[in-house]
Amino acid sequence: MAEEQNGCKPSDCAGCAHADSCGSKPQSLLKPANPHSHVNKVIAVVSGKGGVGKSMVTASLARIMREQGFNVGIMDADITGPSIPKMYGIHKQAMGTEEGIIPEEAKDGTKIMSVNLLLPNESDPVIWRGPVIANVVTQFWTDVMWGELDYLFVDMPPGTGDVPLTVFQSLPVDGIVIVTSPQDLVQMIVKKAYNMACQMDIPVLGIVENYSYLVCPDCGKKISVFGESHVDETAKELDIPVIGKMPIDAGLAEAVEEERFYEISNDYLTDAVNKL
Ligand SMILES: Nc1ncnc2c1ncn2[C@@H]1O[C@H](COP(=O)(O)OP(=O)(O)OP(=O)(O)O)[C@@H](O)[C@H]1O
Repeated sequence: MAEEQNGCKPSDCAGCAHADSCGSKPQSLLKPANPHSHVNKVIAVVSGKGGVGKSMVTASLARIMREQGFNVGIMDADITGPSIPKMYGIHKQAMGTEEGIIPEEAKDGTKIMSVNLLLPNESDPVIWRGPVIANVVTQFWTDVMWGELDYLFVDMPPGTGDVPLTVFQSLPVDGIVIVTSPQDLVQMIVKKAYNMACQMDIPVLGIVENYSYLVCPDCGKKISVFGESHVDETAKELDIPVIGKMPIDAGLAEAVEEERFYEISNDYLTDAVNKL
């Protein structure tokens, strides 16, 4: 029984000279940031399932923060499917010093770190096992010199596997944003992401629904391309706020394709940003 480990109860820790090293006390797995990093808030953007627009939402939140004058960074923790550098037109390799790795800076001043900035060739696949991938993400925290940041957004890989677990245990995550889309299956998977965050004691700041609707360019009518949304019901059930709904917007997709995301203004998530 945990409370009887080593012959003492956790409540006995207070005032005990061995409290820091004693095995009966739950040990923190948090890793120290690089000494050249001073990050005020770490926000992880998660989705239960791939392709719902998690990177789009991560970069949009970062862009709005940037427009509001905050210093922001994006850690691309989606190691096997990194998309952040390309969105911002960054194709260089990151440089380093003895003190750490220097993140690349996008044209709008957003600091970015991604595995693509470390590979000799950005189209090289990352064929690494889970623990190795999770280690790289930890190094994005311990070895990257982020400098002074108001917000660091972490673009997580989809699902609830090794990397999200490592990020939640190793980084001081202040809260998560869950990205979803209107399909029923995705709503079910939202609950998995929510439950994981709860089990890790990380506050869920809210849900963003992507692909919520499409505005007809001719008549302005909103079309629910993926059927009626259930996000409000899911959010109510989980007692978390829906902080944004994003339509399918060809302008956003175009900015991604043309690698100039640093230019976009995404008004759909302005209210969401104010809740972070
Ligand atoms: N609201 C939107 N309007 C138009 N295009 C969008 C929108 N959201 C995402 N996209 C486009 O859909 C594609 C997938 O988006 P994105 O890469 O953000 O998904 P993801 O959930 O991060 O994917 P993965 O799980 O594979 O990492 C991208 O090409 C992106 O530009």
